[in-house]
Amino acid sequence: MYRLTGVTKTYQAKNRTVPALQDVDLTIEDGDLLVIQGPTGGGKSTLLQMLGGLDRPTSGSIELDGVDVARLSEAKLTRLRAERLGFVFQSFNLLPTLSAQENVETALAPLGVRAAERRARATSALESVGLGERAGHLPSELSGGQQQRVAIARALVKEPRVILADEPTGNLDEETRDDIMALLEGLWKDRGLTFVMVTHDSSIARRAPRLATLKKGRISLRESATAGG
Ligand SMILES: Nc1ncnc2c1ncn2[C@@H]1O[C@H](COP(=O)(O)OP(=O)(O)OP(=O)(O)O)[C@@H](O)[C@H]1O
Repeated sequence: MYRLTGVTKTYQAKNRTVPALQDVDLTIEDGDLLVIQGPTGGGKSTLLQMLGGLDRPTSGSIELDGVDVARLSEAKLTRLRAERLGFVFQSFNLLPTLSAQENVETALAPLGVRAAERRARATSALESVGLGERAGHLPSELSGGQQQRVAIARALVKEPRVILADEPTGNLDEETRDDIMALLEGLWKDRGLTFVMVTHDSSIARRAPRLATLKKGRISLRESATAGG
């Protein structure tokens, strides 16, 4: 589980100090689905970067299972990200010269997984997102929704406990958006993942068990006893 205490992040821009997060307290239990919403510039991406150990807070602590991520060395952070955190981005971030299969396998390379096992696990991850037949295709030969499925398979293949998604449907048309949301929600339910997602998609926000709103770096939380089913 995550426990954030007094997390503040300020950026230094020219002569100005930009407060991106202000005194954020937040607990995310294992298996939670937390949706983060809010106006542009509210601090959503910054919060996700803190949870992913992609950047460090200016003050405050970010504990993941009792370890303060903000105080880990760069090497330990890299290992933590590689082993335990799956990332999904709006822009898919696939390598254009690699096939879907190879893109998924890249997630296992830093973990020292042997080639045969890498292949088998990537194949199975692609099957789990409905892309088993497209494993040999390059990203340019796939639709936006299919490319996002590859990116989701790449996040899943290392069997992380946590998935962090930053507007995963932001670049997709409406119909594809619904398909990808349904896929992500299904994976969350089936695998017991901890799932934190920034999204403007109001239908998922309505269904989300927990909704955080970030405005000017300040967080407010809505918990729902009835949502999620
Ligand atoms: N690297 C940076 N340097 C300076 N300021 C930054 C940097 N990154 C973010 N900011 C500022 O921090 C604030 C929060 O940005 P953040 O990207 O977290 O917001 P957001 O809610 O994700 O916005 P959006 O919905 O537009 O993606 C904004 O005022 C932004 O301009």
